[in-house]
Amino acid sequence: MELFSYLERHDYEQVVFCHDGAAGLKAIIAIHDTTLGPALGGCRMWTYASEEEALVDALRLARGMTYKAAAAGLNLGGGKTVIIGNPKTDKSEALFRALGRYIQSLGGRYITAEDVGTNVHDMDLIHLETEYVTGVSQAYGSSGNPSPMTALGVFRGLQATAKVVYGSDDVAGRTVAIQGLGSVGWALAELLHRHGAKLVVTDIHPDVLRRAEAEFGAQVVAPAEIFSVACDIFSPCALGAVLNDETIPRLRCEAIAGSANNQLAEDRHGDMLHERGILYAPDYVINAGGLINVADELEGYQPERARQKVERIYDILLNLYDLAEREGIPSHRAADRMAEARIAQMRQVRSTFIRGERDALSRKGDARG
Ligand SMILES: NC(=O)C1=CN([C@@H]2O[C@H](COP(=O)(O)OP(=O)(O)OC[C@H]3O[C@@H](n4cnc5c(N)ncnc54)[C@H](O)[C@@H]3O)[C@@H](O)[C@H]2O)C=CC1
Ligand SMILES: O=C(O)CCC(=O)C(=O)O
Repeated sequence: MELFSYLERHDYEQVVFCHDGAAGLKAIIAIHDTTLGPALGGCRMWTYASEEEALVDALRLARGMTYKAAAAGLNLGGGKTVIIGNPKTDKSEALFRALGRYIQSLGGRYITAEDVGTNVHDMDLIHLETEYVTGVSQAYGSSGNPSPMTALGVFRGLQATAKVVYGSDDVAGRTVAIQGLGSVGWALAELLHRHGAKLVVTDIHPDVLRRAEAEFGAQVVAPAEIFSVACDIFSPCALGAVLNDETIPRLRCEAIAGSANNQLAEDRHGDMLHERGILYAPDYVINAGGLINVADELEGYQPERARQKVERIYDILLNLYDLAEREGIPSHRAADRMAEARIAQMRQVRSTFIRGERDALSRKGDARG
């Protein structure tokens, strides 16, 4: 991979390779853009097939966070960490504390949180070395696990999507097919069930499927079948790149609204969905609930205020669909346009000089004295 060409193509600011032999740490912190504020994004731990795969994941996820924060109206930039390792066998106190020291060394340019493969306990270990971590234990006045808020945001976004497709945001009687009943997928299934939706579900773990059958009366299908299930709304809540050349022709839904990051394998797959008349809720807009929740910690966490901000995903998506309609463009392109416009405007606003600590004229006096 030509690293600098890649960084140039999408205008990345910084990539930090973190190595600590004694702690067994191999991690990459990618900072995409800090125009709006410090880069905030989770820390993923995964058994990557190669170092290049880990680097590309960090870079793609970091860029997604820039767009997620911008579209959600947050004053944050985009960044992400990936740790190369098996989250089941390779975790240790030393590993997370070593990472915490690297994060501290960035002086607040990057703030971390949970992601796939990490949890609140891991964040607590990072917290021993740095303040620049969110989603630590609630005992520290933190917001804890972000997944329920992510699920709430996806639920509200799904309702907004239903409103555009069916003229009503009532999900009662609608069939929603959920891929992945993990932290977010399960909480989303609970909300949908409570509001009267019919569920079709899949996962690679049979026990969670049995529970969904028992608790929600959900219809269970095999993982490979979820794409061709006849449903109103398909909700990808597992992996990235699930909307691709192979799966899109098989879809039998009218809309897509799920939590997974980087759902489109490539941008052109959003165009394919548009051509097929399937309304796509852009992933980084609908799944911003977790980010909005952890970001509230930066102002002193207030759960009710955070919840109200997460609820706004409903209106943000309605505005986005309206923009797409007016401009005659697919929703994923409207989302990019909305996020990029905000970053460009704020870059302009911030270019006005305001005296900072280091520009103080009084320093002249200090030098004389
Ligand atoms: N947890 C959060 O607050 C946020 C999560 N996301 C994204 O949402 C997605 C889900 O996140 P979590 O629920 O936290 O992760 P998780 O790891 O708790 O759940 C993922 C679920 O998907 C299942 N799964 C994996 N491969 C599958 C396959 N091929 N077919 C069917 N099911 C499969 C897993 O068994 C697991 O139950 C991820 O893409 C994550 O990046 C995005 C924003 C915030
Ligand atoms: O939800 C989190 O833990 C932080 C935000 C994030 O990394 C994400 O939205 O992917």
